[in-house]
Amino acid sequence: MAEAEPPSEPSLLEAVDVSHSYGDAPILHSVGFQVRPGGCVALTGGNGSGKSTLLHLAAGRERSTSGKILFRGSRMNGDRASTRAAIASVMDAGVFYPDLTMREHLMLVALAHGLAGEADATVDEAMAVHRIADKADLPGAALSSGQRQQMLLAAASVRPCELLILDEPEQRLDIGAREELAERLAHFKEGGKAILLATHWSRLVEDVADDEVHLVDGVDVEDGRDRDVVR
Ligand SMILES: Nc1ncnc2c1ncn2[C@@H]1O[C@H](COP(=O)(O)OP(=O)(O)OP(=O)(O)O)[C@@H](O)[C@H]1O
Repeated sequence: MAEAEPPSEPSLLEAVDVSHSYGDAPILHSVGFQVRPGGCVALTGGNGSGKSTLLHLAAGRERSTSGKILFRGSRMNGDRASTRAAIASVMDAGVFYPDLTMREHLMLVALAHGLAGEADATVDEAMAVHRIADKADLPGAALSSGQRQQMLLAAASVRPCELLILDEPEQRLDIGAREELAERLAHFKEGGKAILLATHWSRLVEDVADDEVHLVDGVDVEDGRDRDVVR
């Protein structure tokens, strides 16, 4: 008899048969995936295929029209403090305080998430790692779009989390910064943390993701049957 497979790690985040519509417009059709601790799922697909919609549902910002999102085995509730504490996200490029300097912005995030004595050192290290330390005292509004993206990625890194949700984290970054991002995300997983991301950059799928959900008009065509239907 074949040796029994060791039980796989339970999912941290799971989408089960998720469909979603905006008004009468169907966007997602019976999509499912599982993100395990230490794992990464990448959502890929063309513009308008439904990736950001699925990320918003997965983060508990909206409720799917049908199907369910489970977080630690329970129905996702993005308003619950323990859920918000466990999930860091970079999904909205315009979400920062334009009047705070970058250092103040990162300190605010770090302190709000319980870092006290270590906040200064953590923020300094995050700015160095993201190559924006020389802009520490500029307001967010005075940063280039790529520097602002680095600030948002740095903000997600200065707070504890179990799951990182990223919508096209490579956007507006130059090629060197993109490669460093791929390395950081691969390293992040090694600590047992999980990642759900949407991307248009194949390198993130190849080097970081363990599983890919490729959407075409809201259908996961990584499933061979669906791929044939779409073709
Ligand atoms: N709030 C909304 N109300 C109505 N329709 C929406 C809303 N948000 C997204 N959509 C529609 O849902 C579809 C999927 O959009 P979504 O942003 O999820 O795509 P995407 O795969 O992330 O695209 P991109 O690669 O361009 O970022 C699009 O047709 C879009 O117009």
